[in-house]
Amino acid sequence: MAIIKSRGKESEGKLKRLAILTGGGDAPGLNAVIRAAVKTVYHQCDCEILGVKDGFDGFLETGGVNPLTQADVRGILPRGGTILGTANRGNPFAREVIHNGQVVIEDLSGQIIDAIHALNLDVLIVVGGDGTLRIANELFQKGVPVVGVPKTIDNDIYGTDFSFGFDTAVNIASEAIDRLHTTAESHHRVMVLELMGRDAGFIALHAGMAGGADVILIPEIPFHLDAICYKIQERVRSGSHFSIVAVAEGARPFGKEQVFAIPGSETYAARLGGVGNLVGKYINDLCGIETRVIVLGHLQRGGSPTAFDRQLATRLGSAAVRLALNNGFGRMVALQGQRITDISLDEALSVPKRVDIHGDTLQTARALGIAFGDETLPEEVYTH
Ligand SMILES: Nc1ncnc2c1ncn2[C@@H]1O[C@H](COP(=O)(O)OP(=O)(O)O)[C@@H](O)[C@H]1O
Ligand SMILES: O=P(O)(O)OC[C@H]1O[C@](O)(COP(=O)(O)O)[C@@H](O)[C@@H]1O
Ligand SMILES: [Mg+2]
Repeated sequence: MAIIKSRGKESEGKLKRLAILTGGGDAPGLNAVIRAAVKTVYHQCDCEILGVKDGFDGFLETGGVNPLTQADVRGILPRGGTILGTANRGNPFAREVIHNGQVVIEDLSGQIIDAIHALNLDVLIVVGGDGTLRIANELFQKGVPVVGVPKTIDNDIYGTDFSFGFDTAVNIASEAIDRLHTTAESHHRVMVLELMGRDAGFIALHAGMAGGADVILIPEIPFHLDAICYKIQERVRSGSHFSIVAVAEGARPFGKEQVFAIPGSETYAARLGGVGNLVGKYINDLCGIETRVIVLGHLQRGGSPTAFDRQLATRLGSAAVRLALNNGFGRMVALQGQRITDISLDEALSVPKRVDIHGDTLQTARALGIAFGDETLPEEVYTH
């Protein structure tokens, strides 16, 4: 379905009441989406838009859904985070609640749907990552008119070339690599930088290349510790007594599991973390080169979005309203090439987006000599 071009207030008399929520981890650009949606509503249709607090939770609490005016969105374009609040714990279809002192799992989706009806919402715009959009799609299957906007610093949503937040995260991470070069070179050390991304290696790959990392480890390519050590020692032999390793939190040694900081439960997804330490310890102890490990963490999601993310978020937020005015329910706005288009949520969620290990970006990195830990080594160096 193509998004209609705006031709004035053509939707008058159709949609009356829209609502918007932000879900999942915060990403730079969320406020730009909210601002663009609110401005588009006020300029393109004779209707109102409400803001839902803290993801879907706003529907479950008194005062959790409130009108959004143009004054509410003034000045928020460069601000990180989301003025609406967000949540990435607690799927409303399987929520931990306490009953008589006991933790039980309940499906609260009925309460959310009732709240949506009570509010007379004609459409709910859901700005979120794969998890939040999956919840949105389940609500759509139950009759809620939903429009999705892809959000994630991880860039792991299929059907859109980029999600906003990714560019900002890559910029922050590549600047971190620039700064780590200082200590690496001065102290002749290896600096290992652990980056976010869940099961996708986009942040590590793009920031690693932009920052000139020597080794990049991503979930899509299980690594051998020997291969990392070989690359670092090869650099030493050629006169470079320092190395930078960019490792995605979801990367894992060949034949082994990912490393988790906190295990998952029935209702909470496990939290990745620790692979940087695993790699760093090996390089320090067994490769024999002094190593430090840095976990960049939530710095990657914090602060002001880049101009690219502001622009992308603005286009997506506005397009979501125009898609709603065109009754494009159950669909997600997306960037494909230079165009904003839309695809069904079913299609967007049908397959996770991952780094194409045969693609041009990977080929370029390999052509530059960047190691991914899967390189074939001379027979005599295999130890682990
Ligand atoms: N595969 C899934 N199916 C249903 N719900 C999910 C799924 N993955 C995550 N969720 C829920 O969606 C919410 C947000 O997911 P998360 O991945 O943290 O954020 P995002 O929306 O940014 O992807 C969480 O409450 C989580 O319980
Ligand atoms: O903020 P939390 O709960 O620690 O979550 C961390 C996760 O959120 C992210 O920053 C973003 O993931 P989502 O897009 O799924 O929200 C991941 O890169 C990271 O693994
Ligand atoms: Mg997710």
